[in-house]
Amino acid sequence: MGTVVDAPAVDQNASDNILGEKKVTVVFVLGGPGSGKGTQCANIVEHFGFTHLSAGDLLRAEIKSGSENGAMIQNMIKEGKIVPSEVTIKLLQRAMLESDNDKFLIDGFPRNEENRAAFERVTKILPEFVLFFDCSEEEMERRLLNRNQGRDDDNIDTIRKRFKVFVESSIPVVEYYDSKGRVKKIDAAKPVDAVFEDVKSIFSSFSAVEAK
Ligand SMILES: Nc1ncnc2c1ncn2[C@@H]1O[C@H](COP(=O)(O)OP(=O)(O)OP(=O)(O)O)[C@@H](O)[C@H]1O
Ligand SMILES: Nc1ccn([C@@H]2O[C@H](COP(=O)(O)O)[C@@H](O)[C@H]2O)c(=O)n1
Ligand SMILES: [Mg+2]
Repeated sequence: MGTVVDAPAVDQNASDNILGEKKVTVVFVLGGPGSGKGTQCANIVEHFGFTHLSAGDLLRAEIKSGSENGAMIQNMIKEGKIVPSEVTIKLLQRAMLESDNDKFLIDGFPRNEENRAAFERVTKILPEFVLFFDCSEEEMERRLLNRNQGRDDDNIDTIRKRFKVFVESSIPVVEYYDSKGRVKKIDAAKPVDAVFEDVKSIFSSFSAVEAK
């Protein structure tokens, strides 16, 4: 069950834990741009009753809401850069608090060391595990250029920037969790259904949602 952080670097008595007493199970879903995180999260929601929180989707919603941070976020996304942690963590915390669920897939977060350390410090939550979608850049590029969802960052210039940020900033986060034995790696180059078969076996300890 939702693992309140026990690492010494985290002050568990700090009063800034906005989640308060709410105990949650968190799975971080990481992988390169276009590796299929959102696609598989939708399957996990349907089969295992998690709530899907995509950091990118929350940031895009923040732009649309007319927030004072909107222009800054829009510019960062266009450049493939990572938005300051305090902005993204506030959005994630708000979404977790507003939800009745206690099981969350946090997709596309933490994207860098700053994201990771700030989330632990503020929420005191450690992920149950990290689901890591492993896919070649060639395949990810093909998928992004065919996605057709009107995203500002699905153009070849921004895609290349996002790949660079992924390699330089996000892979080290995966390596950090791997060194703690918390990474479950999936071959994400397979077709969607085959990827989900592998995902299902990782989630087998969670109860399946009953068919309606
Ligand atoms: N296993 C797969 N095989 C082929 N196409 C896939 C696969 N998984 C997802 N796709 C397609 O690739 C595109 C990107 O998938 P998705 O949006 O799930 O990726 P993502 O990891 O969430 O990307 P981003 O980080 O940019 O949000 C979508 O058009 C999706 O339909
Ligand atoms: N933790 C994060 C997550 C995302 N971003 C920004 O959003 C862009 C799109 O993210 P997707 O997961 O939907 O691909 C990403 O390239 C970043 O600009 C972020 O800053 N921090
Ligand atoms: Mg996505």
